[in-house]
Amino acid sequence: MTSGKSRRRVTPRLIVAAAGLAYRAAPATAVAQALLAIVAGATPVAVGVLTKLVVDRLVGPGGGPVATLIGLAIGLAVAGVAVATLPHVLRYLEAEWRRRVVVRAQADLYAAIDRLPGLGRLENPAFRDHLNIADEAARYSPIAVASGGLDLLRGVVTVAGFAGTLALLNPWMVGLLVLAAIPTAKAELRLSRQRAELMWQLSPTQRRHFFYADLLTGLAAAKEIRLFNLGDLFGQRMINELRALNKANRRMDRKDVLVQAGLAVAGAVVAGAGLVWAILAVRGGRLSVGDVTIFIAAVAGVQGAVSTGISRVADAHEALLRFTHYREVLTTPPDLDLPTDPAPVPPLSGGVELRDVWFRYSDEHPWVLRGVDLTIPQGRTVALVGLNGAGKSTVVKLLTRFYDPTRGSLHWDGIDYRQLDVAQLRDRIGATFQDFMSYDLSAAENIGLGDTDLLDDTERIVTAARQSGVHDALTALPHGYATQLTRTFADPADRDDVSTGVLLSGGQWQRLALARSFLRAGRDLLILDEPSAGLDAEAEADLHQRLRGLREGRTTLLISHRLGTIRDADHIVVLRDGVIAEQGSHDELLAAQGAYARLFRLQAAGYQPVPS
Ligand SMILES: Nc1ncnc2c1ncn2[C@@H]1O[C@H](COP(=O)(O)OP(=O)(O)OP(=O)(O)O)[C@@H](O)[C@H]1O
Repeated sequence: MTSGKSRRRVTPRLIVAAAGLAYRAAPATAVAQALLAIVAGATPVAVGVLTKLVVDRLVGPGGGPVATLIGLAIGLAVAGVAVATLPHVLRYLEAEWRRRVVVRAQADLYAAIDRLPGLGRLENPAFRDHLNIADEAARYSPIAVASGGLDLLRGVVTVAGFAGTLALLNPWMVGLLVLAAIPTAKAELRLSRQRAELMWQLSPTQRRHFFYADLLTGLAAAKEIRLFNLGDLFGQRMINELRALNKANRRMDRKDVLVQAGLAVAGAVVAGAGLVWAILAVRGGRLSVGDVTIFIAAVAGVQGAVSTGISRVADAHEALLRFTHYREVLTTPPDLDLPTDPAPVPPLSGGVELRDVWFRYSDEHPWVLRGVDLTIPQGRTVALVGLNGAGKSTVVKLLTRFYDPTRGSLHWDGIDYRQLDVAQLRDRIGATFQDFMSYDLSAAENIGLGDTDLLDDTERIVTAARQSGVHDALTALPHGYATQLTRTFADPADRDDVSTGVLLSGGQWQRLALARSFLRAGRDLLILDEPSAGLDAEAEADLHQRLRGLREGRTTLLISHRLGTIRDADHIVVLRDGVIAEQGSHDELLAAQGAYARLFRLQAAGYQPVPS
């Protein structure tokens, strides 16, 4: 991962990547834009030349034939129509082009994120900053680069058209205009680099600002914010972040305005000097009145084209610097060491093993697992217990290969996880995570997402819901399984119809998440991390009764703090501070009088009648 401090550079490759993306998204529009840019660049030159010819004929001796004058006037009118209409046509085409580019750029960006096999990158704050800027860059950069390039083309046509005329009238003026453009270009490019760097530096502030804004408007924190009266505190913090952003942007804007004003004054001085020379030249008989009109048009045209061109190039430069973040995401290597020729994952016949597994989330983090040896034999249920932070969910994340162990290895029927096809491996696993998702979708979809092939298979979805005990609750909903479990997407017309979206209770959501993994019934390994944490005592007993039936003959890893629910597991493993403290059957562990026995008795005592 490129560090935030490394200097970002615009390379020809980067320009080709951005412009290529814009071209591929809409080739016909790109070609039409290029042709129109040439016409738009030539039009001011045509107007200047035609005006000179008309003026020279009007003030010159005789004036020439009227038909020629009328012809010139018609030519001027046509050029005027082009000047008036071209910007609108170009704006429409650019908007259409932008829409297509955004679709393509976002599709590529989100596909790249989806290709990341692990969780490591997504948890990395620097990568998250890249992502935020990349998302914006996907929307603006390719089109800014492409349209900047076209504006440059248009400017070059205008400058080339006028430069010849100007060179005939006053070659020094051409040199002066070119010289004046050099500091402008340098200053604009420096500003664009500073703006892009500022954006990168401010991304953590921006993220905190979004975080507080989301907290204040979202539903997740609404209860605590109201009860603990956190609105003021979070609101103040959000405003402080916004003020910090504003302060930095204001400083940048001031620098910008000073530089721009300085450049405008320099431009005006050059144009003024040219005008004085032209007037004196007419007085001295070296120029005609028509020459002065085209001189003025040429100076204004060249200055306008150069300054627009430079500022669009500077915009494109800034957009390209942002586009480096987009490229960074698109070209980021996988966060897992994937084999070039992965082995197919066979149906589990032996078991899954962790061999001397050491793990920490990064070099800066402490060890979470320290030499864990654990086997989940095929067809058996292994329960994993331990205090908070012992590393249980981390074992789950290794088994599903969201991370690779820092040392040691995991094996599927003896094959090292690192040699396996990761998608196939996950396809053989069903899991309910401790922090399962509640999707703002219909009840049926919330279950069907467990296996998208079955998204429309009502029978299988209902079976899974019955197995997790949520079927009755779902059929009682206003639209049964089709009921939306959110009100977020209600159409404006349906906003007042409560049946269009229903919110479930925590325990019902938990059963729904379980149904999602039960839909993966045929999978080889079932992982249940705290499957009954949100359930009441009756529901918990009912669920574990169901789970017993479902686990029969299936390879299962079950994690639970309620030891009563795992006592009938084939094997119980107690994890403490990242090492296996003890293991065995429930009876063996009770007899061993160790940590498990102490925890079990502690929990059992809570259910004893209080002595009177
Ligand atoms: N993404 C992460 N980045 C850094 N540290 C993490 C991350 N996830 C977990 N940890 C740390 O790893 C340790 C083990 O966490 P883990 O979630 O595996 O524990 P657990 O046994 O499942 O706990 P609980 O019973 O509370 O669910 C904790 O100290 C936790 O802070």
